[in-house]
Amino acid sequence: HSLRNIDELCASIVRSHRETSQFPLGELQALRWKLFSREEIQAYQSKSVDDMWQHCAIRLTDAVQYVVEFAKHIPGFRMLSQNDQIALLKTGSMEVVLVRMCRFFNTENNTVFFDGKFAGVEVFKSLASGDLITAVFDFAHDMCALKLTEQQIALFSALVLINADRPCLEDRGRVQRVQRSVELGLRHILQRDNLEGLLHKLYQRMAVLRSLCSLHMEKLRWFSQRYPLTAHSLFPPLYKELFA
Ligand SMILES: CCS(=O)(=O)c1ccc(CC(=O)Nc2nc(-c3ccccc3)c(C(=O)c3ccccc3CC(C)C)s2)cc1
Repeated sequence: HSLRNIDELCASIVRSHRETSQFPLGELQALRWKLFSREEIQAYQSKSVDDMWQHCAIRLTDAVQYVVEFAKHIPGFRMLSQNDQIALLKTGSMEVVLVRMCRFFNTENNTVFFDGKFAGVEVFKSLASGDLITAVFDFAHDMCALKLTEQQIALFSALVLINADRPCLEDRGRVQRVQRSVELGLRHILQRDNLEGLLHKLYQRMAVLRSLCSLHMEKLRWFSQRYPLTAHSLFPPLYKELFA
């Protein structure tokens, strides 16, 4: 890997991240004090469990669709087999949405950008998944504390996705080669920014991401048992494909 290749790799991953974030950072910052009114919060809280889950599943699927686009532009991802691409997205796409949350989380009032405004945990009460939501908010808070730049979010997101330890990969060796190039890219920009210490913290966060996603899957299983009709016929196909 000559330096030129690494620079080109980083540039293409950062460009892809920028092109596949539904909102530019500036736009989200400008909206950070746009909060839901008491009436709007009441309306969310009076939704039925299955209505709110369906509502969130649609929002999450939107966010995941952009992550799929992001993955397709990571150099080397498209050279992997279709099955390996799907396997990496099945386990990694939700994790990348969670990493990206540090872009749309306001640590000053503990709110997340959702449905066009910033929402506190109370908005999600009718999901009946308080432990998942609390864990998601805590993680977002923790990620914000790292004060990642867009470049660091881009490279870390690519590393979260291209993970050769994921289950059911056909050609682990090939995924490993792409993963190593992304690791080199992340190391390169952290060394350039004199932030080697951050690398260790990011690897620690990857373990938290895995536990958050298994909590999401556990909640989804609980929900699908209680509301099989909603889960099977009203959730977006991509959500079912990736998470069910
Ligand atoms: C990501 C690109 S962006 O341009 O920055 C962007 C683009 C668009 C948005 C708007 C947006 O989709 N916000 C969502 N917020 C939440 C959410 C909801 C509960 C708490 C915390 C965040 C969504 C979810 O459904 C979600 C996300 C992660 C974990 C869990 C869930 C709940 C589900 C699984 C029941 S979608 C935000 C930011």
